[in-house]
Amino acid sequence: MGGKPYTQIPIAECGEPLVPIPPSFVRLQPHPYQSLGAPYGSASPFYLRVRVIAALERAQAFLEPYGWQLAIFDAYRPIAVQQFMVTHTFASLCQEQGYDLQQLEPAIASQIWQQVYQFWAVPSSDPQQPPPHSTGAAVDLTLADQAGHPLDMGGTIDEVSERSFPDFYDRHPEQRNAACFAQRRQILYQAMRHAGFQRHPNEWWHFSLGDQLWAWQMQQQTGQRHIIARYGRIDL
Ligand SMILES: C[C@@H](N)C(=O)N[C@H](C)C(=O)O
Ligand SMILES: [Zn+2]
Repeated sequence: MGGKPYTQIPIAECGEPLVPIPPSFVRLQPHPYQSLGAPYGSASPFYLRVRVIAALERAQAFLEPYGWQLAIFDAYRPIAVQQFMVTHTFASLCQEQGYDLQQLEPAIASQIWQQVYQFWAVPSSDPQQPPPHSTGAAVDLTLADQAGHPLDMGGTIDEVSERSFPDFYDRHPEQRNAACFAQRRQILYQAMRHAGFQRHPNEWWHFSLGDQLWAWQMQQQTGQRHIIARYGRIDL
């Protein structure tokens, strides 16, 4: 299930440390994957690389005039957690769609895997193809008000649905509150782009800076083929 074009981008690991996200940032807790029993060991999902945190500070400052702030859903993810969540998502989709995991026809299984990998990266242990969150350079987040309450963005983080596509409400103005949700997603995007991040093409909440997906998107947007990833997989 590999083959996403960004996984071909070279990585020149810069060696920057993975450090805790400062407590000044709102964290959405309890952490959803820890609550499911994902195998973090001694690692924390609220860690990122140093310059990624510096960029998050810039995005946070951009939001001040709106009276909003960032709320962190998830950041660093060991490969074992990526594997756990991919397996969990597959099993959940089977259950939601009424299929028995033990008696799944190959064609149905392959259809459901496609849905999973539309939103989740492959938990590859190949150092040349790390899942984005295992580099400490990717973060899933949303907007919150001044009190730290998350805003309604017209869909929940990790939803395996059309609503997760960033431009869903621009394409569906007939949906209730479409203009509001489209605008909130746009402001979140602007704040993160202002700080240097790129957004995942299928997820309004996933941003990264300096990983392979970021470098691939930078190359696509600027035509500058020398842009490569500076963060590879980092294990704690
Ligand atoms: C699904 C979401 N939580 C996520 O992080 N997706 C990206 C693509 C990933 O798995 O790296
Ligand atoms: Zn993500």
